[in-house]
Amino acid sequence: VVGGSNAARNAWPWQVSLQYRSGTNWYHTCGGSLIRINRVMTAAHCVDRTNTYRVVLGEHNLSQNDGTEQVISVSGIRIHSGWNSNNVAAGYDIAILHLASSATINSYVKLATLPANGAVLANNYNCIISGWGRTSTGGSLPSILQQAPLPIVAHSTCSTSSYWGSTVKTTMVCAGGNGVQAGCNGDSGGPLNCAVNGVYQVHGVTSFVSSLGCNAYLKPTVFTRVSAYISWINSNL
Ligand SMILES: CC(C)C[C@H](NC(=O)C(F)(F)F)C(=O)N[N@@+](C)(CC(=O)Nc1ccc(C(C)C)cc1)Cc1ccccc1
Repeated sequence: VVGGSNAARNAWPWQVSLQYRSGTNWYHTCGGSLIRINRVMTAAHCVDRTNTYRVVLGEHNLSQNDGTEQVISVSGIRIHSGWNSNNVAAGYDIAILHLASSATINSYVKLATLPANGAVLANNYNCIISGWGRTSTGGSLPSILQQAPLPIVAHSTCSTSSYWGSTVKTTMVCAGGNGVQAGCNGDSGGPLNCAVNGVYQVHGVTSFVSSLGCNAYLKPTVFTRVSAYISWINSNL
């Protein structure tokens, strides 16, 4: 997350760190959201390579033992059949991870609330991105979970030529683009958190940012619109 700040320990208790094994070490590669005690929603592009994955729930500082972590192996991966890594612009950047065991729900680990099927938030609606992605384009990964305010950019605006043009589909959500706050690599798969009637809902799965720079002006961070995939999610739980 570029232009963000340290999240409080229990601010986003559905946020997970998706990690892959390389040799004897595990590395943070993407975010994700706990949607059932044994299911995590993430981006398809996070898991379209064959790796050994695990999720860490209740994570806060990646570099130390917070005492709240729950580490669970990924036992199955359901990538949307429409996903094509050679056609990211088509969308479908969503996947569900089946966990080898169930998480224990507590003040640091809670289920995400998903939006109603088809729900679309208005232009400028205030949402917050969270993640352990880079804090500047090409920069380092933070240890502590970051968050940043990212206002929604309506599709009617986001699909104009000075923004993303036709790259952005109505099954996506745009947010940010002010040149300061943005998602960045490593935030992929994580949540766009939007408060609706006082309850945070995960409205987006972080999908892509501009190759010109994570916080490129008028290139909002683009998310998979969760409310467009409710039926798919329910049939892949
Ligand atoms: C793997 C790609 C498909 C998605 C990847 N997503 C992210 O990093 C995310 F934003 F989700 F955290 C991304 O944006 N990767 N980049 C590598 C940029 C990228 O590939 N973006 C992109 C944008 C649009 C498209 C399609 C829709 C035309 C494909 C890729 C990040 C980056 C940005 C600036 C400098 C260095 C790295």
